[in-house]
Amino acid sequence: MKLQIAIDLTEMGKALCLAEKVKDIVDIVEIGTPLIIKEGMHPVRALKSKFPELCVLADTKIMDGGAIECHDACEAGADIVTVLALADQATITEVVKTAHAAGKQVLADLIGVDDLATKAQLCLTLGVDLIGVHTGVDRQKQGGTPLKDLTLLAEKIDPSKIAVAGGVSLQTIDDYVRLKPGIIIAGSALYNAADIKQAALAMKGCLRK
Ligand SMILES: O=C([C@H](O)CO)[C@H](O)[C@H](O)COP(=O)(O)O
Repeated sequence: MKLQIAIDLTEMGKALCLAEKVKDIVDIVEIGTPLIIKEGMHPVRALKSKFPELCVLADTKIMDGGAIECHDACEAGADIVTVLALADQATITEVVKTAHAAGKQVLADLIGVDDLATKAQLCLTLGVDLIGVHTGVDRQKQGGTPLKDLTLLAEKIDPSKIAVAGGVSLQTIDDYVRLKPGIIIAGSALYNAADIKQAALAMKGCLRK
């Protein structure tokens, strides 16, 4: 089971500084959608060129123009690129083709999808490597969590292919660990922590229990 930090800060310098602090603790560093919208692929390129061994995920959430958007992320150094599972099958296929040609992986984010199992199966059939069970930040404000969705989906597809995100914290991480997803993603619980290193170490410890 891997730990991924989602860095959703919009200040590039601060985001890169946080990434440096946890790069030896977490398994994957995600450059979040808000930073990509603000700065494009610069933070991905900067992080990967400074730490070539680091696994970097670009949370591009591609919805259309699969080939060009995926190509830009791969060329900047992303190891994993995200596409929205709600996108057209043609788009998902373009993303998969482009990423795999560059030796990279694709995560399809199920945010906003109703029939999780059917869509996840379809994405896997299209060649997607990882499936993201995700309760977005706006749904979290209404009390949503991804726990129920993860419970349902982990019974239908190989849980090692699932990445779970949506407000995971040190208080709740054990509930997710029990369901054995391949990747647990934590954003705000880490980048807002008073001591991000300690928080990341504590979360990593929960994965090893
Ligand atoms: O993908 C995310 C969200 O859509 C904002 O771009 C977050 O990175 C993801 O939800 C993880 O962050 P937390 O929910 O704060 O743990």
